[in-house]
Amino acid sequence: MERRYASHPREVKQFDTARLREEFHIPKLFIPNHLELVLTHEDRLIIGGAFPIAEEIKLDMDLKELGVSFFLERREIGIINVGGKGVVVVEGQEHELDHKECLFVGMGNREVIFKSLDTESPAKFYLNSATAHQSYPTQKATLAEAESADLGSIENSNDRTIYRFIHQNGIQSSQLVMGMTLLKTGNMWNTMPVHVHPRRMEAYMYFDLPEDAVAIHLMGEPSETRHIVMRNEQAVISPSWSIHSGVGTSNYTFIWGMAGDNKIYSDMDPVNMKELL
Ligand SMILES: O=C[C@H](O)[C@@H](O)CC(=O)C(=O)O
Ligand SMILES: [Zn+2]
Repeated sequence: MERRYASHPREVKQFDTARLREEFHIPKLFIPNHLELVLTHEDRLIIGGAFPIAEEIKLDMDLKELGVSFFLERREIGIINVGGKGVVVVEGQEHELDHKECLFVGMGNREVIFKSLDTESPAKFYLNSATAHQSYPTQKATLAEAESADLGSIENSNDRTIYRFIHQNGIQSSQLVMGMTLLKTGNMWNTMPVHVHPRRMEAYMYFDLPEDAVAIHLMGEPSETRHIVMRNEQAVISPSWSIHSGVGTSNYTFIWGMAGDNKIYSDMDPVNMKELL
């Protein structure tokens, strides 16, 4: 497990490209037959990827780092499959997860195992785990089952559909909020006009990007913005004080996950466009 510390906006102003990437950018989530985990001290979210091909992968780590006897003893997890068909086995019970489907697993489950159904088209499980104080039922949702909203327009190059899987009015959790945004062909911008939500941090994972395409992710205080160049299947941490928006050289999909004081998706403070610097 890799550790990332929380940051102060006044300090982050001084960062050069390398330091910004060291602190906020997660370059590789999917390593064959491996569980990659990054714990950020921004609301203690764990961001990860499980990429089982020939072998199955158990949700596990050096538990001394969490001070518990099993991963979900004091945590919950949201899982979204961005690869081929897979299975998540929770306490012996199989949950099949197709491409772009989500599974929530609550606190208290001792065993979680990730498997692919076809080694030719392996599953890729993207994970967000937050600390929890109460156990909520394991629940799956497809895109069709998620609450969705069409936002933006082709004129603003941001015609997209937002699918909310885990939130106040969806799958129940202690604090995890998670969903996915699909941009339509020819649309490049997400989350513009920008917002902040000092009550919650957020992590983005960009995918469905062609191999040589990039997304320019924007972060920082509204009056002190920076960019991080993102490639396919990379994640980026957004502290609660930071904007989080991006523009691609091609359209893409991204998963957003949040942890903090509330689970209300719409609890955002819009930034006045005149204040962006
Ligand atoms: O707090 C919510 C998140 O930033 C995203 O859901 C925004 C987003 O998907 C979009 O506007 O495209
Ligand atoms: Zn946000």
